Amino acid sequence: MAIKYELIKECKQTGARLGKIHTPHGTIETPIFMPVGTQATVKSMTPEELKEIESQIILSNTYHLYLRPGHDLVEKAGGLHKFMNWDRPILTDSGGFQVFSLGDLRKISEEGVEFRSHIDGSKHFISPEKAIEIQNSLGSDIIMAFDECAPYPADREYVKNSLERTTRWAKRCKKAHKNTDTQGLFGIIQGGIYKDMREQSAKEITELDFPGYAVGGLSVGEPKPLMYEVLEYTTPLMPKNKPRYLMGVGSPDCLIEGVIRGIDMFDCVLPTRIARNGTAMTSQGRVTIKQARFYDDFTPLDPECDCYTCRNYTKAYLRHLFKANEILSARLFSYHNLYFLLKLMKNIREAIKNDNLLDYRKEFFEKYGYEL
Ligand SMILES: O=c1nc[nH]c2cc3[nH]c(NCCN4CCCCC4)nc3cc12
Repeated sequence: MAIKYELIKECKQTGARLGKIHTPHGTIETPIFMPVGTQATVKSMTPEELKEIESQIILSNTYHLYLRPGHDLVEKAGGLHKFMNWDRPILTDSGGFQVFSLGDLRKISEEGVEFRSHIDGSKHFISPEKAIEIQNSLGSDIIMAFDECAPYPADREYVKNSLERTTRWAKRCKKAHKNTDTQGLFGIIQGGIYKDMREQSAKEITELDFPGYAVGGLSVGEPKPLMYEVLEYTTPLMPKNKPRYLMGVGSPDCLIEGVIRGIDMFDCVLPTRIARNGTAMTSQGRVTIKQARFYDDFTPLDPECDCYTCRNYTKAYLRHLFKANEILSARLFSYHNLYFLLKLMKNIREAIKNDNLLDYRKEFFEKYGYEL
């Protein structure tokens, strides 16, 4: 079997779990944050640097790699691991979300989605079968079913029709998936913010018996408390002995709150995206380096961080790099932000081990400046 989840421990105080996901490219300790490498690179980071910060798995995107350089080229290179020189696990998103949020959407039909490329406006069509064929060519360890992520807000009728199509597409993905022994296909649960719809989608998708499941349709603009509420009644509907993946999340508070509500896997572009804007996640909250107050501040970005950036550079120097639009700025902020989130997940795993995750949340929120 391509993907095997091992439940190690259930937290006594919350829905949090400690687990391991065994894949053909190595074992992942959960809960885990997955750095996003949309176009076969985690922007500005080398694979060696990703290993240095103990990144266990990275995410890449079917939609982007299909459009450029083309999945057939990646297959010719020997697959995505070889092409990008990353020999640890890779998860690829199926493209549904990217088509809806990036491409110039033409139309959704039962057959699939017709869209225009965000790169050159050329016309394309992706069906569930095509999304699986592309991911089979890429050779990622975990591939995602082709789904429709309903927008927020969306009315009940829209959400119901959309989740039922997602179920029909999930069946087609399962049928089309070739490499079941080397690539694990995860199903995606939709249903918007409606409890009965989430129940219906969870039932229909888990009945298809995938090796893992994602909660889709969240982190699409809904208020965080509403996302937490949806998780509260959705994760208990997902099998205990399979990984649970919350797509597109997220910020430090959402990671902690998601783990407490039973989520094992997360991905988000946030750490590398805000890095390119000179913003850092630190133990004292966010630091936006372009502020004048850092002009002659010769202290590290984060006094409590022992990453390469924080051990070797000062805020004053990082502010200079950012203002001078130096490439090194994006690199040093990306390195720190990814290190910060991966360290947060390591601390969360430790807190689950010691049954004090709620104390850890309280302490982290107070220092970071979040309200509980
Ligand atoms: O329902 C989904 N199905 C497949 N892939 C997804 C990816 C997603 N990514 C997000 N949210 C990403 C939010 N992110 C926050 C930082 C700035 C860029 C956008 N929701 C998602 C839902 C889905």
